[in-house]
Amino acid sequence: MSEPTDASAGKVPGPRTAPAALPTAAPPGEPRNRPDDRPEAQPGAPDAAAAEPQMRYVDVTGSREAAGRSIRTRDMARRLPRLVRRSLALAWRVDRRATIGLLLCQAAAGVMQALGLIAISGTLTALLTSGNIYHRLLEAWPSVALLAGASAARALLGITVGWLSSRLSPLMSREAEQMLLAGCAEVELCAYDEPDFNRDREAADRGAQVTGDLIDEGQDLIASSASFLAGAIVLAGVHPVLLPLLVAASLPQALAQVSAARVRYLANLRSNGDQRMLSVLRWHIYTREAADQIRAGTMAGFLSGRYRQTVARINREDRVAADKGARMSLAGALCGGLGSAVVWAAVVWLLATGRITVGHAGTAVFALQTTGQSVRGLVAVGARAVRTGLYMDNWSGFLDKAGGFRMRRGPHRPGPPKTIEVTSVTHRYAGKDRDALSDVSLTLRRGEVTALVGFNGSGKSTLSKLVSGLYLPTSGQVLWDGVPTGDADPQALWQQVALVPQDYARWPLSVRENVTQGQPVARGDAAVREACEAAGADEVVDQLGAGLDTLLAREWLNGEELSGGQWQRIALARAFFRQAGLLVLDEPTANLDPRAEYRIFQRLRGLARDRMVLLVTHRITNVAVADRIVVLDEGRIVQEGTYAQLARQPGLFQRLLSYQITSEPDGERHGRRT
Ligand SMILES: Nc1ncnc2c1ncn2[C@@H]1O[C@H](COP(=O)(O)OP(=O)(O)OP(=O)(O)O)[C@@H](O)[C@H]1O
Repeated sequence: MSEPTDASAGKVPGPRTAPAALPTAAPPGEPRNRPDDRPEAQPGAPDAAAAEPQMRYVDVTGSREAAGRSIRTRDMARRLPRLVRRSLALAWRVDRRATIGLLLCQAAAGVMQALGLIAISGTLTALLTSGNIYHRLLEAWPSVALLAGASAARALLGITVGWLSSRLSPLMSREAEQMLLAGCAEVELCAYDEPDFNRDREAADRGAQVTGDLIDEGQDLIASSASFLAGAIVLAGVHPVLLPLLVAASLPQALAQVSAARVRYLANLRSNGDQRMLSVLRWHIYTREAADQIRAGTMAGFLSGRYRQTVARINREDRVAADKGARMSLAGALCGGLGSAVVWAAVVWLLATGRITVGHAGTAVFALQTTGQSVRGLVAVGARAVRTGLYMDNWSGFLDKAGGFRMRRGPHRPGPPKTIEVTSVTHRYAGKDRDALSDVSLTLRRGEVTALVGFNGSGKSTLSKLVSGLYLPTSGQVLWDGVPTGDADPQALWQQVALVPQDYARWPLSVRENVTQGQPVARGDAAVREACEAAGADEVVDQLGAGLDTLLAREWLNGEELSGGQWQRIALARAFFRQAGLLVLDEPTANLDPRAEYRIFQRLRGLARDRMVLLVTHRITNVAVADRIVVLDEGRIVQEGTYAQLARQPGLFQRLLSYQITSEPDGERHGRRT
């Protein structure tokens, strides 16, 4: 058996590459540019990057760090059985036969290891006892045969264990990842506004990645335990004092290893935000999404500089942890060395005082070596497994509570709504010190087009998300035919929502799947083509080589890329395809050419015949199509009426209108009131 080393303990997967917005500033309360955060000088790094205040994600509440700190060696030891149970359950879930096979083979390999050790000690005892060499060899023969048999069996079992674990390990990580993905789909949308949720999700993601490691660690644990047991049996047979002495001598080293593992885990926890920052930067630097802007804006140096700053911070944390861990290991090794000296002195004393024979002493020397090695192995792999367990704890803790944001709404399954009433709704986003919406009341009716207009940030999108049940209001109610959105089954409610958000998804899927969103209807492509025609996307599809089958992802083989406006037509087709009672269009024509825009607005009335339409737009001249226009300002409704009424009425609507048909009035800046 090779002794498990802790070399791989430092190997911790980083968070996956994920698209996310680049943070633009440190959150309030976060000390900016602390002296010790200054980046290390990097050859070639632009000075500007070094002089800039550093951005970083932070553990705003510090709760995870506090939780990590509170973990003591005893807790970690207590976690081990739970950890083994959990990983076995996961392995069972992904491949029962491989799990049973692995367990049987590992147990058999452990027994073979133990038999091998006992055979070695039997051989030594037989050879070192006094008497005729022929007799000694004859006596040693069965042990030698057992040793050979056990070694051969162990080698075969080792190959089988390796094969089964290489099958199970990736399956477990992927299953853990899929469970996490499923868990994330169950959370309230507002969870994504909470820094704690995002941080916990990333920690859980890391946990999912390491679940497969537990198979190897479990294997090492079983091997070390078997070798320890065998050594212990042999030692106990030589003299009862030796085993307790050896265990006592190994304790300091065990404690040091576990503490070092905890130090490394905590360091990683502290770097969590920075790791996240790296993945965001990587995504922006790697992908084609911002490739043009990085070049045209000559931002490569700046972004790489920021990357280096962040890496430097992580390196610093790692170095501190490595130094501290090494100091702990050194102290443990010194104490362990002293302990070993005591054990060896005990063997010499037992021999000198005639309490054991020379043959027994030889066996004891061998057993001490093996047992000491397996204790060190047990401690090292145990510490590693506990650390993996800490990450897995993050994963399973997140799954248990979906980060504390699992959707728990009511059972009511709404049909297409006739009316949606917004009654005295106030909404405030997590971490914000002001309301996005204040005391808003409004009624939407089937057959009507309602338009929301107002300055940037006035709360239009927020209101549309509350109406669609994506967010639940902080106070007040959104009633779908009299039932609050919080009491409705969210999946059933969203079946009745067709939404074109401002930032619509550009799914790397075929045109057909982009339109059906993976939910085809009985009418098949005829319905898809109809929706495309209504959105003006039919012209786009006609130009594509494979029509509806065309893959909309340029970077993939045979994929095609669309222009901004073409993508928006596909997004509109998506919404028109959906047989939903509420159609929400948030800036639906922002990228469209005037002809396409004109056609969409012309079609809106027809679309509203059997559903309600909520339109958010800055195209004030086009909102005449709406039956009712609601003007929002700083989260409040300030005007409501038809186009004709509002165009005559002095007020914000008139001003918004004037911006579009004339130049900016004196004393006002675009999008901002003075
Ligand atoms: N997810 C969020 N988390 C925190 N604050 C948010 C979030 N979304 C919006 N806000 C804030 O809520 C306010 C209203 O934003 P909203 O997006 O509803 O405005 P809007 O009228 O749709 O603006 P625009 O015309 O620019 O689209 C803004 O102050 C914005 O900063």
